[in-house]
Amino acid sequence: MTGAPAIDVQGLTKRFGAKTVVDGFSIQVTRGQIHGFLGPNGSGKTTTIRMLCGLLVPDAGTGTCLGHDIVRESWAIKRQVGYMTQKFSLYEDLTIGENLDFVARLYALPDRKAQVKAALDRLGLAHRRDQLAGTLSGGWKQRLALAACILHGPKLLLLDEPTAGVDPKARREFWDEIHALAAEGMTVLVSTHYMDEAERCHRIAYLAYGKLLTVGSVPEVIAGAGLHSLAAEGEELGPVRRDLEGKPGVSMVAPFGSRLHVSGPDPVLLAQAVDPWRDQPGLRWQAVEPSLEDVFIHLMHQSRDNFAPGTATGGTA
Ligand SMILES: Nc1ncnc2c1ncn2[C@@H]1O[C@H](COP(=O)(O)OP(=O)(O)OP(=O)(O)O)[C@@H](O)[C@H]1O
Repeated sequence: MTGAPAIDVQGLTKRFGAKTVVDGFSIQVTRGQIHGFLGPNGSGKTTTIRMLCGLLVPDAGTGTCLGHDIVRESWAIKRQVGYMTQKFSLYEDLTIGENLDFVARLYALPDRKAQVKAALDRLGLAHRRDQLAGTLSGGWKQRLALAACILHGPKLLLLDEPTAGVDPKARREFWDEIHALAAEGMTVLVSTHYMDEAERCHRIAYLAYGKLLTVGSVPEVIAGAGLHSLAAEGEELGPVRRDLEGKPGVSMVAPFGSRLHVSGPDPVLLAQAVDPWRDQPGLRWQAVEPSLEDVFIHLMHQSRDNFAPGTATGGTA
């Protein structure tokens, strides 16, 4: 069993009314890996996570999570998964210690007090155990939520945007803890909109409009996109940007401080688009490796918005 993937699903599909919000999703996630889950708002990440842990029944598709059938054995999956939802869902008028004790009772954990203490110590929460959850900052709330998720000793963590709105230091500490858990054998599927977090994952998957567009390690995803990028550096980038946006061969123009990234799938067409600006005084051009963000925006532009009204599967939302 140890060699089997933690998640192995094929063709997962979910419809809400006329709208197909997850469309033929397949993925394998190796045990002990941190797998990032990225995509624009409303692309179906949460819906997929909820199908994986048995909270939603797919309309089509098959597969296993921790070796259990996602439809027939959802009860067995739920006991072995820690699911951190987007919204803080603990009691704000209970203390940290009381919240964890409550969760431990829900799971009917034997040796409850020792388990709560271990979680408090692990997440650095012991000195705050008597503080009301409602008075915690965003970063500490997320730590508490993570403590509650790991209390029952799950094998898989499903984390839905766990660090949204959390400051960079707290995010880094949270991710250090995720890596420590993975090093101990925990599998983690984590959705995020942050590129730096994507780069901390062993592998990433990118979903847009319900369809999985790419999956792999960060270098594999960047290489697989077949995108080429040029960067211009200079003072007067506004006119360059306005001219290049929408030009044939240019899929994306994005300012990064005093640099402008210009990307496209065909290097010849990209060069032709940029040529009129090559010898512009004060502008320096160089070829650069596309960033993960360049690749994601490119993929998003390429994929059809099947959620839009008027498309085959599109609804009215
Ligand atoms: N219970 C539901 N009934 C109807 N539509 C739903 C339901 N749950 C989700 N949706 C729709 O399904 C689509 C996908 O939503 P989902 O929350 O899975 O996306 P997401 O990628 O997690 O988005 P975000 O990054 O904003 O959290 C959205 O258009 C959403 O409005």
